[in-house]
Amino acid sequence: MTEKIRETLRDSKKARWTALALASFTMMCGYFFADVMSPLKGLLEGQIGWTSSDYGTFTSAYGWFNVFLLMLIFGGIILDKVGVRITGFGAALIMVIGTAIQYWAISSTTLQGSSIWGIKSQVFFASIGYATFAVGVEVAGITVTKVIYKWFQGKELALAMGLQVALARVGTAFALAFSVPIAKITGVADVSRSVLVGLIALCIGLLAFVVYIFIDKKLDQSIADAKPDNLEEEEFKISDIRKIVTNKGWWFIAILCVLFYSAVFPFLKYATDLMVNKFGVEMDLAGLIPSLLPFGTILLTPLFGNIYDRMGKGASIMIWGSVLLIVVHLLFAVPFLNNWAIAILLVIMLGIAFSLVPSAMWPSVTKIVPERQLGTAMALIFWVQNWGLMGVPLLIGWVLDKYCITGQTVRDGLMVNTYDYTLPMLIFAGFGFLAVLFAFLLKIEDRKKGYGLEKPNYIR
Ligand SMILES: NCCCC[C@H](N)C(=O)NCC(=O)O
Repeated sequence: MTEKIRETLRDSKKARWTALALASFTMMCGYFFADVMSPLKGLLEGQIGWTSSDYGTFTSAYGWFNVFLLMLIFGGIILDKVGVRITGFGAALIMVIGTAIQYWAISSTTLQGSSIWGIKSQVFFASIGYATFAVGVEVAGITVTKVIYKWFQGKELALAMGLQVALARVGTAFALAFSVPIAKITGVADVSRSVLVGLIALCIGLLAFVVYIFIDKKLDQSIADAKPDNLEEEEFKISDIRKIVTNKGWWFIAILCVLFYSAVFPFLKYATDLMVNKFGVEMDLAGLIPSLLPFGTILLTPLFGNIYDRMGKGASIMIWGSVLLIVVHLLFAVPFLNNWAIAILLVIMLGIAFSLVPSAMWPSVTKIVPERQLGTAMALIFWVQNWGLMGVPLLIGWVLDKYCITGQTVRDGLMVNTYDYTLPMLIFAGFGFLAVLFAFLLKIEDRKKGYGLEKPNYIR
């Protein structure tokens, strides 16, 4: 009888799916917290006297340390140097610390009435907490990519990445759906309660990662045991950064990433206002239509990932996703298409686009750079992307104020501007056009360099 040789722990289905579940759970808690404040803007104004600018300052803090202090890039280098266990634990711990600072700032009454550098003290410390959390969640994001590659290379790589992204979107969807009910659960609104729930979730997420660390150790042991002559793997060197940034394929993915995500996440920040101004949806209901987006992606991202694993066509999937993005934003721009049912249809189509591109993009990075550079390559992509996530909402806000005001109206007893969203939607469509261009360039580069983006990931 021939005995089946189990090469490493990654050949055990149970082990690799358990590893995925643990790491993805940590990320899900992170994504929950990232958006826990998004639906609370009104309550923050009513309960603790934040203005729209205070809220804007707080939201923009997501990029402060990652972009300007290059923390994301350092995180990627640390990941490639010391591995997923220490980096993942550190990232999860940083998320908890940042969240704790934010909770303290929002729940404390001692900060009220003072200011630091012209920013209300409470807003300032809540922003510092959020900026710290953002370092943790972004570094955790790149760590999880490396974790998945470690366990799923040559197997269900894109399906696993798709499931991780889907669970992350569940976190976002939970935040959008339950943040307000949690804040109001006792009948007396308290925004700090939702933040506290996020903090508790992240502590459990940290524990989940600690459990993951034990399985990861076992995997490494099994890899070492399976190696016949204990060959040392090539280590990451700082000079590898040069190799990454001189790799055309990497640039095409990074640019495609910033363009595509700039037309989705910043769009979502204005989508509720678009529903009110263009589609005439009631203020109280307007948030419901954009909140459908993450729900659609939960099923579709793993589905498209599975298709990529089995049939390949990664670069083509990114092209189709970007084409769909243009179609959606152009249809949003057409002035006479202003029925709310059309808005729902377009958000669903956007959900399909937002499933197609991520399901193919993240697994494709693993085909363009070697494993030892993966953390740094991902960190640099996220860094480029964070510029777009920070800058595009500012650009759209400026365009709206400068070119799109059509008049004024009274809503909820307040006099507010009305806007024509045609120009912002054309700008978003423009990002889509450029994204298609870079997706094509990526496909051409793949043909030249033979990265295998159009080939299946699954090796039978
Ligand atoms: N609100 C969370 C933003 C996460 C951005 C992150 N850099 C990212 O791109 N993750 C992959 C994804 O598809 O969410």
